[in-house]
Amino acid sequence: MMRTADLTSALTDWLPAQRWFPAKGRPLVRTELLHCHPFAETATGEVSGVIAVVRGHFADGGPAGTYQLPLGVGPEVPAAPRPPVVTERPGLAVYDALADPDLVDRLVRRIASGRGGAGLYPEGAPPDLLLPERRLRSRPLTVEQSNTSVLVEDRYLLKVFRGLAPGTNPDLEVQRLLRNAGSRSVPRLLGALDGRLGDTRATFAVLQEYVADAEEGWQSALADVRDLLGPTARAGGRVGGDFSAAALSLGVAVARMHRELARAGGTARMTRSALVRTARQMTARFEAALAEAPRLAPYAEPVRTAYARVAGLQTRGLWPAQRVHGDLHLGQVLRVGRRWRIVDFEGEPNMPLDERRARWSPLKDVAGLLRSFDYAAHHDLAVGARPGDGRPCDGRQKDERQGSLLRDWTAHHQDAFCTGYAAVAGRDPREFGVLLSAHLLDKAVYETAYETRRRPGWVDIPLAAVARLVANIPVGPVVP
Ligand SMILES: Nc1ncnc2c1ncn2[C@@H]1O[C@H](COP(=O)(O)OP(=O)(O)O)[C@@H](O)[C@H]1O
Ligand SMILES: O=P(O)(O)O[C@H]1O[C@H](CO)[C@@H](O[C@H]2O[C@H](CO)[C@@H](O)[C@H](O)[C@H]2O)[C@H](O)[C@H]1O
Repeated sequence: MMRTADLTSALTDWLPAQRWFPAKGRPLVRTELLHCHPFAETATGEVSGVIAVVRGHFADGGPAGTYQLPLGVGPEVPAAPRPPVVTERPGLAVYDALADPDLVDRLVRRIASGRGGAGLYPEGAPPDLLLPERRLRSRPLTVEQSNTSVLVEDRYLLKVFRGLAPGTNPDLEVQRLLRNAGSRSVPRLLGALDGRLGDTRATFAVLQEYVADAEEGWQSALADVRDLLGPTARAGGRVGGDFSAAALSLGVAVARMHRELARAGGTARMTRSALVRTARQMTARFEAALAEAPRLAPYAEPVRTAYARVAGLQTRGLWPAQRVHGDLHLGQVLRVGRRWRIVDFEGEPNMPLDERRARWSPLKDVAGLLRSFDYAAHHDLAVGARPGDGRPCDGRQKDERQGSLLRDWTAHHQDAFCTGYAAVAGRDPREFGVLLSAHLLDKAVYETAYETRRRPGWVDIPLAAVARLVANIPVGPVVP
């Protein structure tokens, strides 16, 4: 047996070192164990797997975080593959259950069968999901993530939400809406797991189809940019390579997804008060970002003006608000051949949950992707990575010709995306200048704060975009 105090003290050391831990840079001083939901037992009835729900308290006295930790408990750590270990002493080990295929097998079968347990409430899988009788093969994905996803049998993905909040996670809510709409734009949702959190329930995990052999939009875009700048690029440069057609079909896929979400989740007219609320939210987000990223200060006045213009817009002809993806970028879109699939509907990690669950203009997602083309174009130069020719490249020596090629590449792919989007939506996002440019600024401001916190070496990418965007704000009446 392990004393709770020993476990929580081990977790206080272990948690901040985990890649998914969201509160990087905030010293964790104490961990409190809220629940232990057992999900696996040995043949002799001893608990071998639990989902621990812990609350982390920070030195800065700021808000505590609630985290989910599926843990294996046994006399020793499994040898191969050896999972990350929380604590180990003779006769007792506690380790990460998601890296132990035996325990992942138990968890997935619990979800698929729909059989709950103390504190666990699974939504079962459809009858056509037939799991083999032998132990399931699994391994955690190693991509940079805020949650932990485990690949099972090379066919299924178990996504375990690390940060917990009461209620249904927006990722699951939106996936359910799209499943109900018969969408082909998302991987098939196969099941979900709720668990007890205090007096209520929270989404702990989702099980979905794994999109095998997919190319992530972000990687394809980077490859295309490297091709543009590399030694094989045509004299004079070219901006319309293979990725142009992909950008257009991505616009089609996003517009279809929006249409499905509007049908399944309903729409709300964009009223004057909705515009005023949007402008207020954007302004509040800017003020919070400014506190984190003081380099935004020179742009404060034009940014505030751009948002005030949103409040002054005519409502006639505006797109209705609806459920959206909320944090759409090229890392969230997967391509197999000509078909795109969209993942991760959790929304922006630091946006309050009620705002993430609210209806927004679909232009919020459009802006997310338009920003992402700009990110891909400027990534290598800004972070000093190597361009296609393999020579080291110094971000400070960005020459004018490259700068103009990259701006053309961005504009070309943004246009292709909007053309594809308009073909399905019947309206072109580029016609909604004031609202679109406010959403673009809102995203670039969010990204500046995000990068300041998480990847300071990248911050010049969104900051340069803020400077360009404020220089080109469309005119319109300003509501103070
Ligand atoms: N169903 C899926 N099939 C294949 N790859 C996926 C799937 N879902 C996610 N991924 C890959 O894993 C990455 C992280 O997934 P995501 O849901 O965005 O996790 P997180 O919320 O932790 O950021 C994605 O960018 C994508 O490359
Ligand atoms: O994928 P998440 O839901 O965790 O989103 C967060 O992290 C993203 C980075 O991984 C961040 O996206 C920014 O960088 C991307 C390249 O890594 C780029 O494609 C995006 O356009 C850019 O916004 C995202 O903003 C953040 O919420």
